[in-house]
Amino acid sequence: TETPKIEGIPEVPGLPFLGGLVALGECHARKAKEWSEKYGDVFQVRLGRKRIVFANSYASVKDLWITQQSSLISRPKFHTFHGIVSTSQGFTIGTSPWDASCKAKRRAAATALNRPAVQTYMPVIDLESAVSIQELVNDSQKRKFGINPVAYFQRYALNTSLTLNYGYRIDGSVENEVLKEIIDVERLISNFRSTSHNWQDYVPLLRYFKGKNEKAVEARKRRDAYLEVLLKRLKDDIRSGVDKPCITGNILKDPEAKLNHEEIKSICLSMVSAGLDTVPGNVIMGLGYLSSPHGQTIQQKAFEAIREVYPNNDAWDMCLKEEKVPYITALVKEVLRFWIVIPIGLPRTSIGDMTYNGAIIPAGTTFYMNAWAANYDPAQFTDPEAFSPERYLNSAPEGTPHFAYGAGSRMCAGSHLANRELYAAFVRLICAFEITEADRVEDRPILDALECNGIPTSLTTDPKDFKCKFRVRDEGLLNGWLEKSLGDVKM
Ligand code: HEM
Repeated sequence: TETPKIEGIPEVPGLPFLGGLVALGECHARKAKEWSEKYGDVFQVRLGRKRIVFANSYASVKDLWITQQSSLISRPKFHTFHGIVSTSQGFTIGTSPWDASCKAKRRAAATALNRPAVQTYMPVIDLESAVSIQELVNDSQKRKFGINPVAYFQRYALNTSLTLNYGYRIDGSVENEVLKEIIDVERLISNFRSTSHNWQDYVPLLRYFKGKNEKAVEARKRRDAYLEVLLKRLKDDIRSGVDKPCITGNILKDPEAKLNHEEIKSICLSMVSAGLDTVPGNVIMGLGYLSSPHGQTIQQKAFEAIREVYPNNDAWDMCLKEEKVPYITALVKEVLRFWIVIPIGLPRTSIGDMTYNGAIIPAGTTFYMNAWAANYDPAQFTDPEAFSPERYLNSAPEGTPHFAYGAGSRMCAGSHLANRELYAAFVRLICAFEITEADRVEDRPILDALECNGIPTSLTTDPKDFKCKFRVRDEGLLNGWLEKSLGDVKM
């Protein structure tokens, strides 16, 4: 292996050559959890030539990712993603090893995504949530068996990211071709980034078999096409003085920003891709849960909680200005915990020696966070299998509420934005609709964070298709809200 066995950390036995790759199977989070029951919360496993330390409980993740965060600050490189998919646009921030360039990129992203900056982006969230809700209203009349919510919220997340980053949104319905192309390609690439989908990442010999590489090269070409169009368009607009304010525009125009072209492309790529597989997964599966029988009780409580704070029907507007309905904040946290959309977080590499249970883990070790197992750890969460926003209300424990955004030094840079997108989406959806389950049993969602995933080996959850029904609560009120938010955007 690239790194020798670590003394004092239990090791999962593996096959010669492949190590634990075969046993890891399709559902990595579940298998790792099973291993942890036998070998302990933190174990090491050899995958091909790579040695991985896996953390599987809330306490061990907290210890390694938070308490020892200054050592756990880098990211490993993988053959398929770094060597093939990323050769043209550079690595995303989330896949860049820690160095001066990564630091500069992360700093730029953090500035563009901090709390005060995010507050100025709320008009975008206003428009995009209204567009999706209007289209749900229109389509509900045509689709009496219910609606598959996926496309509406992929567009919500993608258009929000595009407008923030380039000052540009994709007009038109969820059937739009450009929209579909970006979503399809980013999804394809997300699959190349999984923990063990690509055995050639772990077993170099397999790189001689070309099949998968060709797919990766094709994904790269398709991604280059739209990323270059988007950036060129912004640059042309800046040149002719007609650009709209946006994150990349600010960076391009800032003489102080010491970022080169590669770094700017990498930031753009991070912005476009990071929110695209994550925010929709949470909204969609959140809706799936709300449509279920127990979800009816939760919707009722949420609706009453909203009415209590905003008795004058102005929650639609106020959800953009402030976050004052604790039940919805709790609902968002529970959606993030329960529907963990990156079950095995983005991998990390240590830059200094670390310790666990007295063992010394040498610098340069790769770590995987089993965020799914940590989010369902009964030592931290009472009745973890239950979907319960109430757990985050009065007696919520201090500290990190869940590990959906990772933790520590390389935690998600977009968490404020994502939280605002989720909060606004749920307030508005619950104000607009009663969400109920599809009539046909086979159309209903699978209410399990791992089983709901159509591609179990993917980095991010790709929800299996399901339908639910949206019944408008009050047409007059909703039309008034929508008219104001949509402005002159035609639907
Ligand atoms: C619900 C939505 C989201 C979830 C669940 C999510 C989750 C994550 C996770 C698990 C990581 C890895 C953290 C770690 O290693 O500890 C991450 C990194 C990152 N996320 Fe998010 N994310 C979301 C939305 C966003 C959005 C909307 C943006 C920006 C527009 C964003 C930007 C980033 C960036 C730039 C990183 C890389 C940070 C680094 O490596 O230093 N994320 N995210």
